Amino acid sequence: MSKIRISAVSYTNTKPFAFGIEHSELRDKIELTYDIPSDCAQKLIDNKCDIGLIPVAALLSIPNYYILGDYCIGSVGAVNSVFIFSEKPISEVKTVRLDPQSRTSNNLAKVLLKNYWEVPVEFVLEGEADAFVEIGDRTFPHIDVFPFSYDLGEQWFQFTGLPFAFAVWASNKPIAPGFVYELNKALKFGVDNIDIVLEGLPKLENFDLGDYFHNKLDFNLTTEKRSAIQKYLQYVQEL
Ligand SMILES: C=C(O[C@@H]1C=C(C(=O)O)C=C[C@H]1O)C(=O)O
Repeated sequence: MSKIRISAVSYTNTKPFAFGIEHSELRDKIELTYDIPSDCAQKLIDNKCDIGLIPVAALLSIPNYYILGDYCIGSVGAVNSVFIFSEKPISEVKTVRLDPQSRTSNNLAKVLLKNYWEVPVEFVLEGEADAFVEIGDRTFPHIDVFPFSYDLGEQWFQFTGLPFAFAVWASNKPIAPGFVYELNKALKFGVDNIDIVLEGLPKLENFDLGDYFHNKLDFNLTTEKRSAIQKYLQYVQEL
């Protein structure tokens, strides 16, 4: 039987899932790669993998997508690794540089600027800008460095009163229920053992990984987060 190809996010936020999968019997049944989120999305869109931990914004580019299992990369309020960093208060920003590694947060920034802050800005992909979107581990050294920083999980919560899911496990084709069950069990094992995962990670100087995993990231794909995804995708389609 050919192996199921899985693309997972290469950031620290995915370590509990990686731990769960690597300690499960799935290991021999899958071909697992770790990619930046924009590549996870593109691989699933191009059918270069069967399952991806993909940015929710990419669901709009997959004609028949299936969201798998009960876990996601999400937050209830501040997530502490998805920001707009800025030299000016958001009301004075004229240009915003997007993060090439992101799909969800770039669009979330656009949704919030249009509908919450109501600030018309120009988005650029490279070069100078008043502010920029940044996601993942690269944000860790930048927190508290810029005069203004906006945590997009927190801003979405203030805007909608809802939690958020940045990335979900999804497939571009039906996957056997037995496999999905095993995958979900592996993810649960990882999430249930976050303290062991933490012990295996290097200590960071100016970033509290314990706080990040216990108080910021929220891995449960709850009904509220599923509603948030639908609401967010609606806003993205109206951009
Ligand atoms: C919370 C995060 O969520 C991420 C944000 C994503 C995006 O903006 O497209 C995609 C995957 C997640 O890794 C993060 O990267 O810090």
